[in-house]
Amino acid sequence: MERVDHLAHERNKSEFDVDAMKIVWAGSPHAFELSDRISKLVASDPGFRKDNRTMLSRKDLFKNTLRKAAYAWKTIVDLHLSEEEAAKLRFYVDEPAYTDLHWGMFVPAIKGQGTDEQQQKWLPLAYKMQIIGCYAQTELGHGSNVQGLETTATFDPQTDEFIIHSPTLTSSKWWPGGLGKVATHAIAYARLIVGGRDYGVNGFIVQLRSLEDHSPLPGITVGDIGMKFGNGAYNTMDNGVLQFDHVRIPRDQMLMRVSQVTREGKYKQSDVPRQLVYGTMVYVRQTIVADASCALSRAVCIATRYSAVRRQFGSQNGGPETQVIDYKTQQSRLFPLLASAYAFRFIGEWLKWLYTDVTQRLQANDFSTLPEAHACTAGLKSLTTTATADGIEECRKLCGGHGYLCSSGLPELFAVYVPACTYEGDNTVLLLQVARFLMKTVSQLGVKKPVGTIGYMTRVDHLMQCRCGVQRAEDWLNPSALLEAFEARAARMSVACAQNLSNFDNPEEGFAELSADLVEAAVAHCQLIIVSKFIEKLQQEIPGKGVKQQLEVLCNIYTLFLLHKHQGDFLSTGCITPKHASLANDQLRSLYSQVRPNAIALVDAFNYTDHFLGSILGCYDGNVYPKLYEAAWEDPLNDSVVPDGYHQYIRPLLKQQIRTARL
Ligand SMILES: CCCCCCCC/C=C\CCCCCCCC(=O)SCCNC(=O)CCNC(=O)[C@H](O)C(C)(C)COP(=O)(O)OP(=O)(O)OC[C@H]1O[C@@H](n2cnc3c(N)ncnc32)[C@H](O)[C@@H]1OP(=O)(O)O
Ligand SMILES: Cc1cc2nc3c(=O)[nH]c(=O)nc-3n(C[C@H](O)[C@H](O)[C@H](O)COP(=O)(O)OP(=O)(O)OC[C@H]3O[C@@H](n4cnc5c(N)ncnc54)[C@H](O)[C@@H]3O)c2cc1C
Repeated sequence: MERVDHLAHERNKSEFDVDAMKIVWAGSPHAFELSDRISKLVASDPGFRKDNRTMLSRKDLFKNTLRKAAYAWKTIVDLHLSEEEAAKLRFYVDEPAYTDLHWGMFVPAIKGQGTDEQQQKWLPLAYKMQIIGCYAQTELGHGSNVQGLETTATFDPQTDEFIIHSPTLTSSKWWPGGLGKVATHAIAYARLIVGGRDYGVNGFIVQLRSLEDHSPLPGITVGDIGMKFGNGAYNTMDNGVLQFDHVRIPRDQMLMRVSQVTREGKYKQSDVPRQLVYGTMVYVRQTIVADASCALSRAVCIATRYSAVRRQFGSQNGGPETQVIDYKTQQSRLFPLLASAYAFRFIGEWLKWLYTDVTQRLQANDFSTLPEAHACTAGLKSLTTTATADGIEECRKLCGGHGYLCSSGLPELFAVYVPACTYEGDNTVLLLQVARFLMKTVSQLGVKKPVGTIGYMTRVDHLMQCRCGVQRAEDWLNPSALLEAFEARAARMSVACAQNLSNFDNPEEGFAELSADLVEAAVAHCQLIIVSKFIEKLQQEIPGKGVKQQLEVLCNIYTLFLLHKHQGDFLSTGCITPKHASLANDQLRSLYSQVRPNAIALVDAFNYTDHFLGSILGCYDGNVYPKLYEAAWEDPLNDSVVPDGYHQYIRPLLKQQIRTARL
C-alpha cells in the first residue's frame, strides 16, 4: 500500500535546506553520516524493538534489557564497529542499562583518576567487557555532600591491603546504576584512612562478584533498590545497594593519580588539585548537557508534528478546523522549546570543547581553568536538565489527552529523563556551586582579571549603569542589544548578592541566608552563557539555503523568550523598562509567525527515525489516528472481550440484591 505523507503540505512550506540543517544539527557531515547509518541499523533490527516496554513486569523488563545489551555488544563486535559507532548504537538502542555506567563512568573514572599502570591493567579488561564496572559513590545517608561519605578504606601495612568497610546503615552504597544485579567491579568511593588519619574521600577499584558464577564475593552484600518512577522507564536499570564487611583489596587498587599511599604506609599528594577526585562528575555533567538537547528535541519533534496534525475548532463554511499549531498560545509554548533544543545542542558542543581544553591543560599541569570548567559544567547541567524535564512535560500537555498515552512516547521519556535533575548533582546544589564561583569572582574584582565565560565582569562598571537602547521592536534583533541586557542583568544580580553578603559578619551564614537569591543570580549567569554561545555560533559561516536565517530566528526566540519569562529580573535590576519589555514581546510574537511555516522542517532536521522517537503522535508521516486506533487493540487488556475478573468481581456486583430502607 502506498504510504501517504500527511505532513507533506507542511514540508512543502519550508523556506530552507533541511539536509543542510541536518548537518548543522549533527555537528558535521561525518557526524551526520554516522548517526544516520547507525540509527537506521538499530531501527531495522527487530532485536532492538522497544514498543512493549511499558507493559512488562520488572523482571521481564530487566531480562529483556540484559538481552538487548548483550545483543548490542554482539552487533558491535560482529560488525567491527569503532568506539564512536558503538557509542551511537547504544544511544539509538535507547534503553537505560548498566552499560551506560560501565562506559560512561567506570571507564572514565579509571582514565581520569588511575595512574598509567592502573590504566594499562584495567582498561583492556573493561574495553572487552571481561569485567563490568559501576560508579559507587552515593550512600543511603549522603549523595550531595560527598565529603560526608562514611564508607572507609583503611590501609593495613602488614598485608599491603585496604580494608573497605561500611560502618553504619547510612554508609550503604545506594543508587549506583548497574550495581544491583550486573556489575562485577565498582569504583567505590571511601574515606582513606592511613595510620589512623582520615585523608578524605578517594576512589578504589573493588571486585564485587565472582567472574565464574556471579555470586557476591565474601564480605559483599549487594542487591537492587527497587522500582522507580514510571512504567518501563528507568526500571531497566539495576540501581543498587551495597555493603562491605571488611573487604580486603590490594593497595594498588586505590586510584592513585591524585594521591598515593606507599608500601610503607605514607600518604602522598600529587601536584594536581584535590578536586580532580571529582573529575568523573565533571566529565559526565558535560555529557548530560549534550544529552539534554537529544531528549528535548525528541519531545519537541513529537509535539510539533502532532500539533500540525491535530485540528480543533475554527472550521469555516464546513472547511477543515484549525491546526492547533496555528494557535498563538500553542506557538508561545512550543516554539521556545524548539529554540531551546537548538540552543542546548550548540551549548553541548561548546561545553565539549571546553572540557577537552581543560583536560589538555590538566595534562600539561595548567589548572587555571578548572574552577571555570566546574562552574560551567555544573551550572549548564542544572539549567539544561531542568528546562528539558519541564519541556518534555510541557510537550505532553501540548499533545492534549493523547499525550498522556504511553504510545505517545512522552510519559516514558519524561520518567526516564526527570532524574537527570537529581543525578550527577542535584540541580540546586550545583547552582550554589556556580554562585560560589560568582561571589568569589566579584570579591576578587580588581585583583584577578575575570576571563572566559565570566569575562563580562571586567566591564562591571559599565554594566552596572548602562541603559538599554532599544526603541523599536526590531531593535531587539540586534545581538549586541540582547547580549548587553543579559550581561547587565547577570552582573547586577551577582553584585547585589555580593553587597548583601557583605552585611553578614559570617560569610557562610550569609551565603546560607541568601541562597535562594544566589541561585537566581547563578541562573542569570548560565542563561547568559547559552545566549552568548548561540550568538557566537551564528557569527560563523553556515552553509545551506536559508539555514542561517532559521537559526537566527531560533536564537532570537530563545533569547527573547528568556527575557520575557524573567522580565521581573530585568525590570527590577533596571536593565530594561516596561516599554522595552513590551517591545520584546511584540518582537517575539512576530518571530513565532516566521518560524511557523518552517516548524515541521526544523524538527525533521533532527533526523530521528520513528523507532527512536517511539511515538505514534510523532511519526514521520503524521498518520496518527489509524495508528492510535490499532495500538489500542494491541493492549493485553483487549486480549479478551470480557476481562479476567468479571465472574469474580463484576458479575456479583451487577447481580447483587440489596434490601435497604433507601433502595
Ligand atoms: C553515565 C554517562 C553515560 C553517558 C551517556 C550520555 C547521556 C547521559 C544520560 C544518561 C546517563 C546518566 C546515568 C546516570 C548517572 C548518574 C551517576 C551519579 O549520579 S554519580 C554521583 C554524582 N554525585 C554528585 O554529583 C554529588 C554532588 N556533589 C558534589 O559534586 C560535591 O560534593 C559538591 C560540589 C556539591 C561540594 O563539594 P565540596 O564539599 O568539596 O564543596 P566545596 O567546599 O563547595 O568545594 C571545594 C572546592 O572544590 C571546588 N569543586 C567542587 N567540585 C568540583 C569539581 N567537580 N571540579 C572542580 N572543582 C570542584 C569548589 O568550587 C571549591 O572550590 P574553591 O575552594 O571555592 O575554589
Ligand atoms: C536515577 C538515578 C541514578 C543514579 N545513579 C548513581 C550512580 O550511578 N552512582 C552514584 O554514586 N549515585 C547515583 N545516583 C545518586 C545521585 O547522584 C544523588 O541522588 C544526587 O547526587 C543527589 O543527592 P541526594 O540524593 O543526596 O540528594 P539530597 O542532597 O539529599 O537532596 C535533597 C534536597 O536537599 C536539597 N539540598 C541538599 N543540599 C543542599 C544545600 N547544601 N543547600 C541547599 N539545598 C540542599 C536538594 O536541593 C534537594 O532538594 C543516582 C540517582 C538517581 C536518582
